[in-house]
Amino acid sequence: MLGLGVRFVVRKVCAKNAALECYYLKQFAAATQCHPMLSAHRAKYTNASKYKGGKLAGQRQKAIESERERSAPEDEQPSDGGDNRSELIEDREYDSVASTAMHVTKQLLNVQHVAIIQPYIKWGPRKNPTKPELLLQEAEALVRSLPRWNIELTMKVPVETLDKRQLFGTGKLEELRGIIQAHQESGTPLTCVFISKGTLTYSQKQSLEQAFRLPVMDRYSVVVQILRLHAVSMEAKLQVALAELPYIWSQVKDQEGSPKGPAGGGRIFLSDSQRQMLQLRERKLRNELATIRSHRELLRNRRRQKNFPVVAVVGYTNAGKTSLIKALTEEQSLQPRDQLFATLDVTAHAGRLPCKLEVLYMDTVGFMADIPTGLIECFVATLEDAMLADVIVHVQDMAHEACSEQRAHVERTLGKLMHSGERPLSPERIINVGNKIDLVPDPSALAVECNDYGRLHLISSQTLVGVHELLLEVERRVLKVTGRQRIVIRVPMGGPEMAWLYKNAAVTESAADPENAERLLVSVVITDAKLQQFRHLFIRKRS
Ligand SMILES: Nc1nc2c(ncn2[C@@H]2O[C@H](COP(=O)(O)OP(=O)(O)OP(=O)(O)O)[C@@H](O)[C@H]2O)c(=O)[nH]1
Ligand SMILES: [Mg+2]
Repeated sequence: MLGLGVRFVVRKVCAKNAALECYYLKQFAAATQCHPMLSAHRAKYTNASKYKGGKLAGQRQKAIESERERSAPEDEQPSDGGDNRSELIEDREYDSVASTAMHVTKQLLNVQHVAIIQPYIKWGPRKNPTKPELLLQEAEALVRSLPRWNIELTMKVPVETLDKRQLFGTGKLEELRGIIQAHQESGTPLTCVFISKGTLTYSQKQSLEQAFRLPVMDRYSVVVQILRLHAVSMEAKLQVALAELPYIWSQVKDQEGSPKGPAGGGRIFLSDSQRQMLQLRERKLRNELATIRSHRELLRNRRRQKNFPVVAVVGYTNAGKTSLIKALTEEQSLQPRDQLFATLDVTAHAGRLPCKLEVLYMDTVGFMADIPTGLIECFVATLEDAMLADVIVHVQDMAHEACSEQRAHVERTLGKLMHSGERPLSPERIINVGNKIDLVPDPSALAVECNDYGRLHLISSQTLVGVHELLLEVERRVLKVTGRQRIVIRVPMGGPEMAWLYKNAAVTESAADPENAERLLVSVVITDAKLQQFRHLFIRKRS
């Protein structure tokens, strides 16, 4: 600390009679890079329990613990509970309607043998910008996210448009039927066909099911199945339940508009009481979610009062958001999984910046293109917290072929979310991170790209390459955005000042003052407001 003091500290007398002297650190970024403590292993800073603070360790630890008590994990989670909520999740009458309309099932671990058909528009203005191979890869990744679903057959099928009443022309449908039938006779019998299109209309689905003699699912229903599997908290479960309703209603509407009328075989027939049940269910789900969200709002306010800087980690699904938070915080309980939509709850994880300032990292739900708005809308609310964060880390999977399309999709969605939110998306709040560089054959060939939101920080959350540098960048941005500064304050030994600083600022370092044996030199990270308060409480009193 003192080494740092010699080179970078600009001494500034804070009061006329200067019983206390404040040393403001200039050129913070330079200091951060040069400080010997900061160049030590990152682990030291991200796990408070490992810190041993010398003389004042006890005092410091006490302050941290009292802060921890106030920020216990349950504080961050909306309280689950209530029989009403469980009844909404376990509703047999609803389940039978949902399984007819979507072929989703409560038996999430049932084995399925799936044929994936990826339709794509080959020509014309509506041609899909993403290559059909990549679309198919994403469809395969969706199926692989369900533990006992096996891919038996995959096909890419060019179509003129995705909106025709019959998705495939008669000849093509006949050809596909032949392939599926041949497979049924020779290979492992298929149990369902996944058409990788956002939503199939009722009549598209109907004609495909008749041709293939198998249940047909679209992206919406496969994603619902994944979300059901990964929803852990009550909030996420209720959100998934709400996300299912627009799909069921759209199928019912399509069915009513269908020229054959509602009498055909395999139709979703909704009795009046079932319709009422769906309407009532929607109202109840919205009410319960509103209650949970108002609780979340309360927690958010409490967090603001506590003055923890918040860093939200966002990005395309499977980009490595959870892995990055694990690398930054060393929180072992975090479980990254090679599955799409593995994280469905916005959760907060405490970490420490190199300057010892405690921050909260928010893990968020991943983004995905070609997911119907109705499905993702419900989850957008969970991103509210993330959008209010001080700093937003956008994680990108550099090893993914469609990396730039994924980045563009996330940036577009973020832009929209920010537009409707309380806080503008200024470039200084965004840090772009290129993850998984250990999987890139020649990482040095990756140009350090710049876009509207600045430089791309290349890292691997797995091998930890670049993670320490990223942590320094997070620190720089957090201090800038939240108006914090690093200063050194001289305080009397054993006085109330020290305890106050531990409680109200992040104490980085403390050591005996070589010029005065009765005083300590304390390095802190502090907000302007808290510094004023400190002056008011201690300096004026003494002068
Ligand atoms: N090789 C390698 N694999 C990584 C890296 N980062 C993450 N992964 C793997 O990528 C997969 C997805 O990681 P997660 O951290 O769960 O990704 P996520 O963005 O949180 O995913 P969702 O929550 O599903 O949106 C896991 O299998 C991780 O082990 C990395 O830097 N290198
Ligand atoms: Mg995750």
